[in-house]
Amino acid sequence: MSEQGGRDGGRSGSGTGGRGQGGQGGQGGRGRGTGGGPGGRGGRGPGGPGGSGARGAGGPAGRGSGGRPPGGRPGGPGAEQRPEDGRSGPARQRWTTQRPSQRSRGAGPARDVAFDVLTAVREEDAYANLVLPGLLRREGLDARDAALATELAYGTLRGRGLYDAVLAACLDRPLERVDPPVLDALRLGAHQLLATRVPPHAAVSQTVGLVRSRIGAGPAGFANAVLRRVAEKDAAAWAGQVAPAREDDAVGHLAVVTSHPAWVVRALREALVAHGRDVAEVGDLLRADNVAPEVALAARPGLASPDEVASEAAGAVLRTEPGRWAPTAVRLLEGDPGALPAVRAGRARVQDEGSQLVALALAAAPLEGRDERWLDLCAGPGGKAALLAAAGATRGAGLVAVETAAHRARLVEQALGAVPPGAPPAEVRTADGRTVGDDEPGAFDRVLVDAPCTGLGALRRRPEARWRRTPADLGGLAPLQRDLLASALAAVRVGGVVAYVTCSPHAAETRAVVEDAVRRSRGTVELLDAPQVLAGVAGRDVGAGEGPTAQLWPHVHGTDAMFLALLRRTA
Ligand SMILES: C[S@@+](CC[C@H](N)C(=O)[O-])C[C@H]1O[C@@H](n2cnc3c(N)ncnc32)[C@H](O)[C@@H]1O
Repeated sequence: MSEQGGRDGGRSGSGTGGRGQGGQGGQGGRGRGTGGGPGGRGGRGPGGPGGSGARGAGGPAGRGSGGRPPGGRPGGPGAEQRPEDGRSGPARQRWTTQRPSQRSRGAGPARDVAFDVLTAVREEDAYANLVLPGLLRREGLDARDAALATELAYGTLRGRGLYDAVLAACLDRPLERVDPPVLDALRLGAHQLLATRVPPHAAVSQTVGLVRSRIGAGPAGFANAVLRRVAEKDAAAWAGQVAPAREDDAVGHLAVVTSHPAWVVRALREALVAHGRDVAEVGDLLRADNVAPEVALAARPGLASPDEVASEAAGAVLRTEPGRWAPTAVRLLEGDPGALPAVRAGRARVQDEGSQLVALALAAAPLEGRDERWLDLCAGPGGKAALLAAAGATRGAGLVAVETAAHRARLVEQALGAVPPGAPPAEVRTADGRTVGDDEPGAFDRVLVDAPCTGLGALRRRPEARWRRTPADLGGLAPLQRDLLASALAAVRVGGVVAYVTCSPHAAETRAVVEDAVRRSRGTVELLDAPQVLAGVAGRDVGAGEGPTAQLWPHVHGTDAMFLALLRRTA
């Protein structure tokens, strides 16, 4: 699997090590359905007879009747009026065994696929970026519908915080009392209304059609009434109404307006401060999480040059730009990277430029003496290992890649499949990286620890991640991170270099771990100037901090918020 996982895909490396693989198997959940008969409760909302379940939705909800307040967009959902409380009840058919392509086209295939993604994320803890590509392939969506499905699914997941606040203001009951599939559909509708250029009448009618075909006629009436309320204002007006005032509650305000849990807002503020940046940047940082990342390709040294990748792309009528930071990078401005022969052959890979940069920094860190054995201690799914193996091969160094999760170790093997001619073979081990230092002390010249972390610096790739993580994760991974770094420092030879990398900028996972390791080394480990090494790789100052550690930022560099410390073993 590629590190970016596709057009808007995710770095899949953080934390639990591949929880989403299970979701992949489910492929969005069709056929898993509860089955059951028709019906459901069909009860009215507390609004009484004729009540819609939407707060204040007193007017006619009939086809095409909706209006907007002055200055608003015209309403006019094409859906029937039918009071309903939005709960589907246990016996309601939630799933059809038909593929979207076989179903009625009430909502269009893109909305159907987006709805399936939301369901898989909610019901199976799936990762959207792993579920979506399989669904798109299986349903055979054309490029336009695939792009729409991607935007709808990811945008809905990212924007959930704001959309839930808006929906809560439109409902006469708590969100928890809305049946989860209906709530998913309402979020999908809210996203279209508040964050896309889908015309409001189409956003409402298509979403209502989706609810009718996938959940039932009663909930469709409920969705119609609620979404017509949502359509009365634009996103800015809603945010002004439902978010706490910035002066009263700065964190709460940002949490709603930028759709992040409040603890993530706090954690990212702390991270900015810890890395010497202005806390006022936090709004830009949070907003950057809501923008789909650019697709960057890494041309693997000895296998492809960035120019070759760019000219292949031009041949496929895909627009590219040179990378901003990494000498291996090509930015793909449009199109499917899988269309490129170099990507299909493993000579180039989709990989965030920040990830490329930190891996190349390990390869470029100054080293005296032997430079033949490189180690990647946390290699799955293999993005950095692929770059390191190729870079090492051009200099006669071989890579050992260690990964504890078997399925991720297999991904590493695939990632390392293509090798430069005459290169020493890379070795993939399914093992616990914490034991390597004891088993092979001083055996390696360069070691990468791309540690499991909260992924708070890669939230734009994992649309659902911000809602899954908890504050406890920040400290919960600390013992593993410290053990892995200690193992790396034991596995590297005296004079060798360890790169400690995370895709989280939080000090608890970055500087605290590194400072602890240096302190515990009793003078046998020194920190190299990581920003200086990055500047050497990029050919210019990267602006990654004052050193000795380096921190990249989505809102500054357009990369994931990669942290890098370079530690040299001195004795
Ligand atoms: C941040 S990801 C690595 C991403 C990878 N370097 C890449 O660029 O594709 C962390 C990886 O560490 C793995 N991991 C977790 N605990 C480990 C351990 N004790 N030993 C080795 N790998 C471990 C996880 O399964 C996960 O694949």
